[in-house]
Amino acid sequence: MVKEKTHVNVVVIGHVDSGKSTTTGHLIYKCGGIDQRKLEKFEKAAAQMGKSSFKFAWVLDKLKTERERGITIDISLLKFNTQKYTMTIIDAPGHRDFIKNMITGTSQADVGLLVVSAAKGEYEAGVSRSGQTREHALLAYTLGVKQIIVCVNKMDLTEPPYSKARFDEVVRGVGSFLKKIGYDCATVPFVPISGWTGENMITATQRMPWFQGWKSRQREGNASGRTLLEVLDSIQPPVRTANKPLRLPLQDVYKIGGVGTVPVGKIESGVLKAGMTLMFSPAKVTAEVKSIEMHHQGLQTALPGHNVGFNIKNVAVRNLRRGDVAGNAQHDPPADVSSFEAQVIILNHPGTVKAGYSPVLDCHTAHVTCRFAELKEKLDRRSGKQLEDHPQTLMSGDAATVRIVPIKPMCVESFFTYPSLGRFAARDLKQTVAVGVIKSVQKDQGGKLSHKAQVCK
Ligand SMILES: Nc1nc2c(ncn2[C@@H]2O[C@H](COP(=O)(O)OP(=O)(O)OP(=O)(O)O)[C@@H](O)[C@H]2O)c(=O)[nH]1
Repeated sequence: MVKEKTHVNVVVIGHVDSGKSTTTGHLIYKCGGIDQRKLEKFEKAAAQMGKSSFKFAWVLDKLKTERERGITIDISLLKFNTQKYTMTIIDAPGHRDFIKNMITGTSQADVGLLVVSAAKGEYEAGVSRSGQTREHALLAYTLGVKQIIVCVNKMDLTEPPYSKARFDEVVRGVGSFLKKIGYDCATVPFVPISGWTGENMITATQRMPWFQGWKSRQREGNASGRTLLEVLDSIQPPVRTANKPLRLPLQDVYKIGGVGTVPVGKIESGVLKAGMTLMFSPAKVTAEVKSIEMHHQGLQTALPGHNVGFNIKNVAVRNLRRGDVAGNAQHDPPADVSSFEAQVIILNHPGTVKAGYSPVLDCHTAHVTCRFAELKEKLDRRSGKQLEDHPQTLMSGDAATVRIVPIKPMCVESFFTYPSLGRFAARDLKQTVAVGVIKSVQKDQGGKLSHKAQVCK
């Protein structure tokens, strides 16, 4: 049997139009798991619509729609292979509500691919105050994306084309703000590419002989290479959390004829095994796992990163819902929280935020209105030092420690114990008003119902 490659989740970030879809589409197109027939069909359709100049981005969009239409959660189409890894694009590039997606995305990203356009004017716009390059990089860092690779894209559009001076300028500029954010720049590789013409994507180009690979400033063991594919192949393998207790936020719960109740979701930590007794929170239901499936194949054991459906005994569909978290009933089972303390950054609020403010929090797959019960301290965004004790108000740009109370039962965890259950976006007025990281949780000790009491209700 061929050994399965290590899975790596990649989040693609960068300013609008920097070439995220084109670059990702190119990788999937050249190294993806899509069969040739399908590709030819897409290509033909793109040409017929007069969109062949958008080929790569278009292929990606097409795949995304297919995925969105799919009934099962099958993200296999957004995959490509390097020699060592199977890479999954976890955030659909070009998605408008990127920030929310990044926080509530079905996976924790292992690697961030920061796409920066080197084209005249575009680089300047991307790194300007209103540009998204900095904001995305800051969020990636805050949310624990430890490895970042910078694609200096559109090298075919620099003046003159493929200009070393322009590449150096971008490396200096982006390098300096990545450093301010907290990344160790000696370990961040920069690759000059054209996602469109393919320079340095899969094979090394003759057009930039001055680039012999990203080696000079990096330490041993860090990503290196001449092409984007080589650099991706040389990243540090992600540390998986299989030895941690199980956390599996439910994406959906289905009733399948002849089978029964089938919750589906992605394992964020720990392992799921057939025969295991699960505790669901906040549903307060326990149930035994009868069988597990992934991509229509039966499994005895499923690991972190796996998207699974599993059949459970004696629980009705109406007792479980999206946002519930499954864990091992015998090993640190999940529990709902009465309150939690979080470090938040207000991104986007037209006025001021006061104690009592109640936006909707998107945390893992849950979606619950929560009250900012106490504004404990205002912080310096960069250093985390206290600026003010118990501030009266917060406004856009402020960072603060806040005690938050969910208005109905909710299961979250501290970011340090279970990262993907410990970060959230706060939504109000149809936009993301704040993002946050949970520092500590107050577990609800209140009366647990037994499974039987619950299902017989
Ligand atoms: N010449 C040239 N054009 C490129 C390159 N990469 C992308 N483009 C073009 O730039 C435009 C934007 O590319 P996209 O891939 O859609 O950019 P994006 O970052 O995904 O855009 P959003 O999803 O809207 O944020 C398209 O017209 C692409 O054809 C490149 O390397 N060279």
